[in-house]
Amino acid sequence: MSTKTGFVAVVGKPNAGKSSLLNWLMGEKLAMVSQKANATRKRSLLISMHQDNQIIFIDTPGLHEKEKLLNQFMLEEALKAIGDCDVILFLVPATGSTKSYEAFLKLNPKAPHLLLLTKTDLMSQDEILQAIEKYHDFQDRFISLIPISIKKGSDRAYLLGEIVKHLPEHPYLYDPEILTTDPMRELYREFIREAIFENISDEIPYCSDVLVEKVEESHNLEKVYATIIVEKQSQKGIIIGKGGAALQRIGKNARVLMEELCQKRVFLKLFVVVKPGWSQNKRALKELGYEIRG
Ligand SMILES: Nc1nc2c(ncn2[C@@H]2O[C@H](COP(=O)(O)OP(=O)(O)OP(=O)(O)O)[C@@H](O)[C@H]2O)c(=O)[nH]1
Repeated sequence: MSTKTGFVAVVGKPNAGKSSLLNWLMGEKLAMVSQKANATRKRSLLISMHQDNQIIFIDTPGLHEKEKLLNQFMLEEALKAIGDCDVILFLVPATGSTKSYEAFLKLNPKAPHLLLLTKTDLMSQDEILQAIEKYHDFQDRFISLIPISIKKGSDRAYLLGEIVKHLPEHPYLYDPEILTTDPMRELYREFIREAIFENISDEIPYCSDVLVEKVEESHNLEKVYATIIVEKQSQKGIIIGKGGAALQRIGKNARVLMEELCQKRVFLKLFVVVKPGWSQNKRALKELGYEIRG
């Protein structure tokens, strides 16, 4: 049997479960998971081997309304991924309505898609059947509909097999040993951002970002220096917290995730700076690695 290799875009509204699905498929904590919507901002490639085939996943920011410039960037990234791939996984919580799926169909995706109804552990068997029924009218649009639960554990090999069926015959595009094209620095940044989402409530996480300034490696220790950027002085105060307590919690949570990934002790130094209006400002966005066109 010849090798298949191809790109798979993972698409869905914020909070649909994209990062959780990717973590589960990859068996490593590589994509950022947060209960707060819109946590995934940039595309990253995750490489999974299934038998002799190579599946290259493209994680995308959730599809949603244009609000700030940053959100516009996220929407463009998601749309780009839909255009560039061989197969699309469209995720929608089984508990919700068909609205986001209908919006997705209106984009006229060229690549074939699997429709994944997520979070089925929150429902009874009857409710799952009713959820599937809601998509009956669209059955000529998707190649298959698969109910899935990361919490309960679905059949990983089955899902990977379904994806591979629709990939082109092609030799590997990446070294089969690597899991992601993201450098460690990018993953560390995601972990810090995840820790901010976990520890700080309200809107602040959305108005903040992280720049990993420096990583110093030695054989048993990794030193990471990073800056958290916020819009206002008051937000800086909240991120730091009383006596530095909030920043300490953020640092500790991020450090645990980093240590798990690099299998070394991590020393993490976090700074907080105020850059008014950064999320509206193209140059500041570029410095953070978000490329805005137009
Ligand atoms: N009960 C249940 N919750 C899930 C499942 N999969 C994901 N979740 C939860 O749903 C929330 C959102 O999951 P994410 O994986 O961050 O969603 P996302 O689509 O990547 O979100 P964005 O990054 O905002 O685009 C988290 O709280 C997850 O723990 C599942 O199978 N069952």
